[in-house]
Amino acid sequence: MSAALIWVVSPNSQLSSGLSLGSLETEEKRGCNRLSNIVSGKKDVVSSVVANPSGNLAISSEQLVYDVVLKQAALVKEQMRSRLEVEDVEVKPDVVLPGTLGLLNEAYDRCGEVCAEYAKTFYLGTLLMTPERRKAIWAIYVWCRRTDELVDGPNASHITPKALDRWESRLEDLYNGRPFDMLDAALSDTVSKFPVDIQPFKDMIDGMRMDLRKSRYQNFDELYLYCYYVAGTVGLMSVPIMGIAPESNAPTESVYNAALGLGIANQLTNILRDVGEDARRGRVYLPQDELAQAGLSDEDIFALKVTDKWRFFMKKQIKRARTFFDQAEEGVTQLSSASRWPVWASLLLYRQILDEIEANDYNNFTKRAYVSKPKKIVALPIAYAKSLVPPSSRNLVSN
Ligand SMILES: CC(C)=CCC/C(C)=C/CC/C(C)=C/CC/C(C)=C/[C@@H]1[C@@H](COP(=O)(O)OP(=O)(O)O)[C@]1(C)CC/C=C(\C)CC/C=C(\C)CCC=C(C)C
Ligand SMILES: [Mn+2]
Repeated sequence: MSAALIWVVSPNSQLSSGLSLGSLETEEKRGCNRLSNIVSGKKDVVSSVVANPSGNLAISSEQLVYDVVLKQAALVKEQMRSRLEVEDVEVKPDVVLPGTLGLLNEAYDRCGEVCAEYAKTFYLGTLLMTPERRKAIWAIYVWCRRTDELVDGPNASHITPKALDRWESRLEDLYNGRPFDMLDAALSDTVSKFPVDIQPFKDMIDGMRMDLRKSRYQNFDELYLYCYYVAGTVGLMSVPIMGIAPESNAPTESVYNAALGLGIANQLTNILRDVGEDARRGRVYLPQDELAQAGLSDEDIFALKVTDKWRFFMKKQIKRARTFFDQAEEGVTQLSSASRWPVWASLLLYRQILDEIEANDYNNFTKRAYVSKPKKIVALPIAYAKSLVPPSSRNLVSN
């Protein structure tokens, strides 16, 4: 990872605006796991109750996460309705303090620059979106990138759970209209304009907490939860910005579910692409029980050798990642027309990484699968053509 975002974690480092970030270590507050809060309120789940190894009944991660999907969909419907009612009565102009609009524009421009630097193709796609949506997506992108940098960036070895607690307090502050720096100010403005709930943001921080304390996943259920935290959340944050097409008949929750699917698919793909890189950091994200069923262990992964057992195992993992891309596909069509292209582009390009792993004969130990520039160039008009397809009248499956 480049050092360009060192300021994210470096205490007292200066931003280009001249604002100090301050120390991430200063405030003590233990984060609680919001998903486990949901479990305590859950009474009617039958099909997703699974027995854990000690024989206790537990609710599957998929069910827990689906509850978040339902909550997000209900919230956005509710907020849209109340906004419409308010707009019927009066149209309030934004209250802008003298001089702040310029600063805010500068903050959004900086978000755009970060986005262009780290995710060029995606940045180009956002240029097709309406200016308000584009700026909002940049602000979310930057917050996600900074959050990931905390645990994966150059200062990651200094990051403690306390630092993540401090980052979470900053998130709460910006949601309450008290941003800490200019990039937070952009997100603060975004969440005041779009019905974006704080939960997916908090859950992403929980994912980073999980990454700090855990380096093995016993089964797919555990991995699914991790993937939701660090990537499914991005889908849930993005839908209220991308907007659902006015002509879509799909239930809101089905669109959220598709967005969640795209996040999960992307993260599973990330994991499959980075097996060798992660192993060198002592991390194995692949489900331990599935490795064992295939006659494989951590030692086989650390040996970095492609064997027939490995190929067989990888085929199954790739197949599963593709099912999540399939789940996402129908949802993209339901998004507002100008938002469809960047999402299609990201879906097609990310999914191709799986093809590249196959083309590398499953050597994801020492060869990094990537989509070549010519292949990217071919994918973009295909994504554009797909984005022209309007929502069909056929309803999406919710779960
Ligand atoms: C209905 C429907 C399908 C709607 C679309 C919803 C949508 C836009 C979903 C986007 C899904 C998406 C792009 C998820 C990101 C997944 C991802 C790559 C997560 C990465 C996590 C950590 O992984 P790891 O550390 O293992 O990997 P690296 O080695 O660090 O790569 C992340 C890095 C978390 C941080 C995520 C971001 C920086 C991406 C944020 C992206 C957006 C806010 C924009 C999303 C919009 C589009 C159009 C793609
Ligand atoms: Mn990362």
